[in-house]
Amino acid sequence: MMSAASRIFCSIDTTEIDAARRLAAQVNGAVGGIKLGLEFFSAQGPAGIRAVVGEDGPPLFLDLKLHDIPNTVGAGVRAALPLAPAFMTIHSSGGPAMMRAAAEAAASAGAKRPKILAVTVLTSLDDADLAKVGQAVPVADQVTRLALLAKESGVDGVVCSPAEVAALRAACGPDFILMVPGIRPVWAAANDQKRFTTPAQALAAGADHLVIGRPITASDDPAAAARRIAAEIADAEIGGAGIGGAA
Ligand SMILES: O=C(O)c1cc(=O)[nH]c(=O)n1[C@@H]1O[C@H](COP(=O)(O)O)[C@@H](O)[C@H]1O
Repeated sequence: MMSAASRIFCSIDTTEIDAARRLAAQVNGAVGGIKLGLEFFSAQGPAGIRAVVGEDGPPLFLDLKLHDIPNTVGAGVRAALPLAPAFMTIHSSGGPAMMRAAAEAAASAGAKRPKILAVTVLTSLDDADLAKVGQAVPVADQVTRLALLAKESGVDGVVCSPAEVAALRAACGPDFILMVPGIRPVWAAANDQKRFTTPAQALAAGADHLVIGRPITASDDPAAAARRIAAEIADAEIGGAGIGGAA
């Protein structure tokens, strides 16, 4: 069974190398890995990622949310392979051929390949937002539809909100990775997240990994915040919340 801390990917959203390195060092050991995404990559590129993760750094979740024609997305994944990410994101709404191209590009790295995760419906969106972009279905139905399509298209898992975790675990089986942002301990502000739960609730529903940013990074003491979250998860496990999930 994975430790509570190892379930957490700390999302480091900043443009600054020094701030990113400082945060990565502060949370080292208190989380299972770090996520660097659009904000940091746009400012600092691959060299910045290397500067933060280093040779023996924590597992990297490279969150670029690729979405383009299949050839371009496959090439984008291949170009990122030298960074040796453990996870990478694409958008499931790019369709089956695009997802397959990403999975095939990742597979070309062999045993050290990144796991490809398809983003379903962003956790900042609700039913009203979906309706505005012409998707007049409840968020939960759209997430299940996209997750099943992602599974059929050969990717390793999805990014979804905690609200959909239980349904996706049932629909997609025990080995399909559920990476879950939209996580808020009871003591943290919601910010722009609309579909969120506590860390323990997300894990009890069947999440594999939790993506947690501002509750840790905006804290005066990020290491203490990460440890507090891990302790709350461990307490819930001891309390019999039935925390499970895939590997
Ligand atoms: O792909 C993601 O990681 C992601 C998908 C999603 O639906 N919602 C979401 O919040 N995220 C990311 O998860 C992180 C959440 O950060 P906090 O809201 O600060 O905890 C951010 O880096 C988002 O980019």
